[in-house]
Amino acid sequence: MTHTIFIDGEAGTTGLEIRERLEARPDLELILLGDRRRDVDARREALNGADAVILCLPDDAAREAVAMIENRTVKVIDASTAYRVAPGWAYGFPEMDAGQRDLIARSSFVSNPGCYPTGFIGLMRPLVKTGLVPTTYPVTVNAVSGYSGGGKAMIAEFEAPGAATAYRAYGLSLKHKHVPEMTKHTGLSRDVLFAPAVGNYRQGMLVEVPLHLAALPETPSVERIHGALVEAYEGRQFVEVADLEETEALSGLEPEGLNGTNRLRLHVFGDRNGEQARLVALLDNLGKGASGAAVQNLNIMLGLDEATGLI
Ligand SMILES: NC(=O)C1=CN([C@@H]2O[C@H](COP(=O)(O)OP(=O)(O)OC[C@H]3O[C@@H](n4cnc5c(N)ncnc54)[C@H](OP(=O)(O)O)[C@@H]3O)[C@@H](O)[C@H]2O)C=CC1
Ligand SMILES: CC(=O)N[C@@H](CCC(=O)OP(=O)(O)O)C(=O)O
Repeated sequence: MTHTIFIDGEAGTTGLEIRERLEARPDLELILLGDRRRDVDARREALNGADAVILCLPDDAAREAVAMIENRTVKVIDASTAYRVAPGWAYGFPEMDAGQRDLIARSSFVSNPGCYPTGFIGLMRPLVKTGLVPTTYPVTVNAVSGYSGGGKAMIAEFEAPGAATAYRAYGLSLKHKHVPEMTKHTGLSRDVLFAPAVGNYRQGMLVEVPLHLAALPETPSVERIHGALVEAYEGRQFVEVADLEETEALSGLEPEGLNGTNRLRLHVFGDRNGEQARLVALLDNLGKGASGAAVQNLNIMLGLDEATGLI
C-alpha cells in the first residue's frame, strides 16, 4: 500500500532533509508543489488530500496550515514550536517513555520535538522520573548548534562571503522558545536555565547539563546516573548511552559525530571524587533533532517499522 505525503515547507532546511529521506521509498508517494509551494489554494488541497502531512514552517505559518486542514483522516506532524506543549498533540519523542510510541501511533496530531530539547529531555527525564534529580532542582543547560539550526536565514548569514563569526552565544534574554517544552517534558517544576550558542559549522550539536552530585538529595554516583539512563533506553535503536569506560577515555567531544543519522548518544562524564558530573548529548540537529525524528514519527503513525529509511 502506498501512502501519500505532503511536506509543507518542502524547500526549507528541514523540509529538504525530510524529502531526501522519503524520496527513495517505494512505499510512499510525495506530493510536491515546487514553484506553487506558497500558493494557498494548492497548499490547502495538498493538506487535505494527503494521508499524512509534515509541516516544516515557521510557527505562525504552521498554525495557519493546521487551521486549513478540514479532512480529519489526515495525520499531521508539525516540526515547529507551535504545538509542543499544546493539549491534543502527542509529543513526538517515542523513546521518552514506555508508552510514548503507542501514543504517537494512535495520534493524528504529533509535534516533533525541538533539537535542543531532544538532547536535554533525553538526558534529564529519566533522572527526574527516578527521583535522582528533584523536580524543583535548578537545572542549567549549555548547548552549541551548527548554523543550519537557524534555517535558511542563518545558513545564508554564516555562508556569506566575509562572514567571519566563529561562535555566538544567544538566547541572552533567557526566554528561548524551547524552555517550555524542556521544562514540561522532563517533569521539572522550575524553568530550566538555557544557555545556547551557535558555531561556525553547518550541522550537529552538543547539549550539556552540568551537575553537582553532592547537591542532589542522595549524592548519586556517576555509575548510578549512568545506570538510570541505560535502563531508560534499553533496546532502543536510536538512543544510546555510551559506556563509562568509553566516555572516560575521551579527551574531547565534537558536535558533528552523528551527522546524517537519526541517533542520539548520551555521555556521563564524572570527576574522580564523584562530586561532579557533566551529562552531554550528541545529535544531528537535522537528524534526530528534526528531519530524522519526523520520519521516525511518520513511520510510527503509518503503522510501519519505525526505522524504515533511517540510519
Ligand atoms: N533547522 C533546524 O535544525 C530545525 C528546525 N526546526 C523547525 O522546523 C521549522 C522549519 O525550519 P527550517 O527548515 O530550519 O526553516 P527554513 O527557513 O530553512 O525553511 C522554512 C520553510 O518554510 C517556508 N515558509 C515560510 N513561511 C511560509 C508561509 N507563510 N507559507 C508557506 N511556506 C512558508 C519557506 O518557504 P520558501 O522555500 O518559499 O522560502 C521554507 O521552505 C521551524 O519551525 C523550525 O523551528 C526544528 C528542529 C530543528
Ligand atoms: C542555532 C539556532 O538558531 N537554533 C534554533 C533552534 C532550531 C530548532 O530546534 O528549531 P525549533 O525551534 O523548531 O525546535 C534556535 O535556537 O531558535
